[in-house]
Amino acid sequence: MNQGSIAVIGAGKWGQALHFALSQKQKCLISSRSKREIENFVDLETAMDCEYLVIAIPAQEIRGWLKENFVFKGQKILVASKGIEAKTGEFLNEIYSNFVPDKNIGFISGPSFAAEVIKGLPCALVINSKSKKLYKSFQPFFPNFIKTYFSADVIGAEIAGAYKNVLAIASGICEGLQLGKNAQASLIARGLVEMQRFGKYFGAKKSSFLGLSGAGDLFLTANSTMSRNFRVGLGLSQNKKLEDILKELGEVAEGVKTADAIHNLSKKYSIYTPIANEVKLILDGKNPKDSLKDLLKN
Ligand SMILES: NC(=O)C1=CN([C@@H]2O[C@H](COP(=O)(O)OP(=O)(O)OC[C@H]3O[C@@H](n4cnc5c(N)ncnc54)[C@H](OP(=O)(O)O)[C@@H]3O)[C@@H](O)[C@H]2O)C=CC1
Ligand SMILES: O=C(CO)COP(=O)(O)O
Repeated sequence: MNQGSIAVIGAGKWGQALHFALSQKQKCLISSRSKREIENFVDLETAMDCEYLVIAIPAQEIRGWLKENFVFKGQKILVASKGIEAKTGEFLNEIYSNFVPDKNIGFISGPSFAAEVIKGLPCALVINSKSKKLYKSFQPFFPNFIKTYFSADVIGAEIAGAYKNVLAIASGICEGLQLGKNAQASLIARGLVEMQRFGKYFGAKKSSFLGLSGAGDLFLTANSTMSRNFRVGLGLSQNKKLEDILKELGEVAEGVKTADAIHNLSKKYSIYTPIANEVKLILDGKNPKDSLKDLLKN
């Protein structure tokens, strides 16, 4: 293993932004499924040999990618994805635990549009890990424009990061239907309560939902057309077909599959998640105006 070296795996929007950020203080390699003309782009084998890895591939692809490509050699890993596997309802930390010990892995959360990070604009992120030592070993790689915090609440950060994508879809629908700022603020506030309730069931800490990972990322994504998930919501409000919306987007909108995962988990464990459930129904074809009526019922 190449001691002290770092690589990003996945050269999508977020992978490229993280590569830019992590290249400010030292050389950072990058690798992806499709070859790109990016400085320090390497093949997967070379990247995998680095001591530090940041993995930025969509949540639904992670299990297959790990099975096919990953060899654990003691690397320290940061997961940059935000989502829940729809097929199984498993959280990303559960999937990774089959391949990497807890002390070697952390999860990035917090409000961070790739488009702003790649311009070097300031932001604050949380590195969530069972190991503070892991956080401390990654912290020096981050550039001066990114403030990092540590949290041991891995499940809280994961649920917050995944759930806010579903709520961003709901908020996009609200915006598209021109329901007004009162409605949007109510939706976002009740969404925050809902994701906290869901998280509590799985042992997440309340404080994670009130900080950067929860409220911070939710307020960002549920209020901006820069969010892919928000734009999915806008498209749904115009009665566009989901297939066409995703084609036009051309990038991942994790909230689509995560809505499925939350719907199934909340049904299985009897957790009250009305907003996520309506998003799932709208994605399946329900008229958003009927969802609104159902959400407003006393
Ligand atoms: N964009 C953002 O602002 C942020 C995104 N995130 C999260 O980061 C994750 C990635 O998002 P983002 O980079 O924006 O998404 P993009 O759609 O821009 O890129 C996804 C990348 O994943 C790679 N990929 C897709 N499927 C596979 C697969 N089966 N095996 C290997 N690689 C695959 C693709 O690589 P290739 O092109 O080489 O085929 C693609 O470039 C998501 O979970 C997202 O929620 C988190 C914070 C911010
Ligand atoms: O997670 C993000 C910002 O923190 C990006 O959100 P979108 O995937 O909705 O663009």
